[in-house]
Amino acid sequence: MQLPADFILKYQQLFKEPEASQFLASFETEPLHGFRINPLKQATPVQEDLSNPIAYSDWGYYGRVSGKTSDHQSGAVYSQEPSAMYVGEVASPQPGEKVLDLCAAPGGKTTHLGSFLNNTGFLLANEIDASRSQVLTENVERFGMTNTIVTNTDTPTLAKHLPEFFDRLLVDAPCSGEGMFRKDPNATTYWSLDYPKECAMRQKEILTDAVKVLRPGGELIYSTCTFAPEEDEQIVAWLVKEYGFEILPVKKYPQMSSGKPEWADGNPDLTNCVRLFPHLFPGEGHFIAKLRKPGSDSQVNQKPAKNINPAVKELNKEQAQLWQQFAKTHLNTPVTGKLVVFKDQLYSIPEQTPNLTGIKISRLGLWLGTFKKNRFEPSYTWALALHPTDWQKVLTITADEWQKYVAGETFMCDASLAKDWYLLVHDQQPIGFGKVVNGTVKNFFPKRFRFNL
Ligand SMILES: C[S@@+](CC[C@H](N)C(=O)[O-])C[C@H]1O[C@@H](n2cnc3c(N)ncnc32)[C@H](O)[C@@H]1O
Repeated sequence: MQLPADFILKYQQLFKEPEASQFLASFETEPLHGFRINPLKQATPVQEDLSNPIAYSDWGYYGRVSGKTSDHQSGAVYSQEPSAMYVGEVASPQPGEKVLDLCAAPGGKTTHLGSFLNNTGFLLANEIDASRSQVLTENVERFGMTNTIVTNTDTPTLAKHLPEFFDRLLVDAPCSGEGMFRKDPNATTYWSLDYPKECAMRQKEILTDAVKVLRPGGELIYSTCTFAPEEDEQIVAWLVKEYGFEILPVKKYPQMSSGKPEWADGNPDLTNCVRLFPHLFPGEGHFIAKLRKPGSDSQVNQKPAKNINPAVKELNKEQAQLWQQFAKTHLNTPVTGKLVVFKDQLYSIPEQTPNLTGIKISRLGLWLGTFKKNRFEPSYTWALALHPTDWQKVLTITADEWQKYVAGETFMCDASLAKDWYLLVHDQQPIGFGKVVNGTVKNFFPKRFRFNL
């Protein structure tokens, strides 16, 4: 790979030999791939090679997953590079917490945080870029997350509306991406000697507002996929000086390195941070810091909102009746969360959802379905959040039928099956709903996701 000359010079000066040469030589080696399995699903994925587990994650494996398997389509697996996987592990939110993933698309860390929360508490996944927030929404839905709202807004807006609301905040910051060079050599063309400094200014701008949403005593996890000290130790040193944050120790597994005080202001606590360097660690590279906001742990006065937004309503009488009838005749397990309606769409939102007026919402919790004239139609996204035992009528389908399903085709079934909505299950994972009518399964797999094998 053609590394920029200034990049080579910079790291030759930062590292001593022979480490500088080892670090630079690592850019000539192949990138590493990994994936996590999804603990929110009832069954273990069957199409992946689970023989290479990653030591620091209960759900992580080395290897590559295809986007065209039913394990992937059902959300049973999520592709994530091994060093990025350590961010979620460091964050490890506790069940019931209120968590903000501020820079969340495409959702690698959001889905990991969701694995820890196990659909408890409240997770807000935010992304400033509208089209990326759409991808984030799709990944959150595929993963079957019922406790997560996706927003598409800037940090000052969040700070204004949700001061001191969150117990835990992840800022996986936009950065100069030096840890992406192996995966995407084109990324080197954006790099210049000044680029890390420009990124650091943006990171400070984001953090200045981000710290306001964290309650006193709450934890901030700050991470980047770059090696630049300006964006890593120097940002952490700035957080300590400017806001009095305490740098908490992060466990280092073999091949992980400590943060480097000498690359910032010499604060010895910077060794509490973790660095994953590609010449030492099997992964692309990351920097991760865990910090505590000053102040007591006592709960701040933040009650769940009665109304989260003027456009989001309670069910009217007719909708409540339709829903109760549908639930009685289709569900084995009641839906958790608070039921709300936006236009004719029914959602379940986390009980702890605050008032989100003024914040642009991309995904208002779990979309359960649509009220049509005199009936309720379940949504594709709901199916992905269900376990097979939650639904009364389940239809297990073959690999051939799954191929037809993802291609958007109808397929045949036992003609004696009653006309109704069936939860379609393949390899023990729900993959969507089908409507059985006279021995045919009508296809409701969304057009935008369809593919051929
Ligand atoms: C490093 S990526 C995040 C990767 C993501 N956490 C994951 O694991 O899949 C940084 C993201 O931050 C977004 N971003 C940039 N500025 C932002 C801001 N002010 N607020 C929120 N997101 C921002 C970028 O569009 C980008 O999607």
